[in-house]
Amino acid sequence: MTIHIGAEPGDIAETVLLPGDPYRAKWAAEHFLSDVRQINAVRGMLGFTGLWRGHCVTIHGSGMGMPSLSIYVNELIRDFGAQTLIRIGSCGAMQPQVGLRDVILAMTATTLGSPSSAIFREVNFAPCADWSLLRAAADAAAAKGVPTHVGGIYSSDTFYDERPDLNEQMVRHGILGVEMEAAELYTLAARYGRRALAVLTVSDHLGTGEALHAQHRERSFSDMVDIALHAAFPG
Ligand SMILES: O=P(O)(O)O[C@H]1O[C@H](CO)[C@@H](O)[C@H]1O
Ligand SMILES: O=c1cc[nH]c(=O)[nH]1
Repeated sequence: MTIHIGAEPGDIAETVLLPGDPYRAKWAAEHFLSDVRQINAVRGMLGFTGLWRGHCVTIHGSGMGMPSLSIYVNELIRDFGAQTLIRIGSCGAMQPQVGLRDVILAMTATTLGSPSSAIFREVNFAPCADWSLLRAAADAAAAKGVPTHVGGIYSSDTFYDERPDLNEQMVRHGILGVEMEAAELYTLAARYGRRALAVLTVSDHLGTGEALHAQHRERSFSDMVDIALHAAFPG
């Protein structure tokens, strides 16, 4: 049991899926896992452990933003031994070829600053995905026929952005989408020698202003969870 995760040793699997939304964790656990048990509810941050095709998997909320994710991922790695961490999140599309409900596999995650920035001092560290997970996720997405884009994303600290010029530079440099956690996830995985990937579903488009209604998201979120599970356990 840690400060933020009320689980016992052994309650958490080596493979952890991390949605920002704790209720997405509940939904994904109920739809994809068998023999599910809730292993955390501290501060309402829900976590569940169960089986997917015989493999033990934990699905745990990370909260919104890198400071929140940093707390859970530090504890999952350092106290519970998580080895493979896959974010399953929503994002805003930044390129015209990326459509609503498309999946983005984040090869890199650019950020202005993360909870880890201070330790890098003047270095602009480049957080990147684990290659084995990225390749397996791309294979799984292709096999399912899900429209998928692989490339760089932007991990922002703000949802309500007062600096539109930043987004303009991201768009100009080919960044596929914006979310709020992957850069810190990738950095922590690198620090502790773990595997990490962000599999994202496009919930809105910054260029067109389109947005999915919450009730319409389930099917596309299913694809994202399925791809993440196949990436963790290929073959
Ligand atoms: O849908 P989730 O996984 O929460 O991800 C995105 O949604 C939240 C903002 O609404 C941020 O956490 C952002 O990264
Ligand atoms: O962080 C996020 C998530 C979804 N859509 C956005 O525009 N930003």
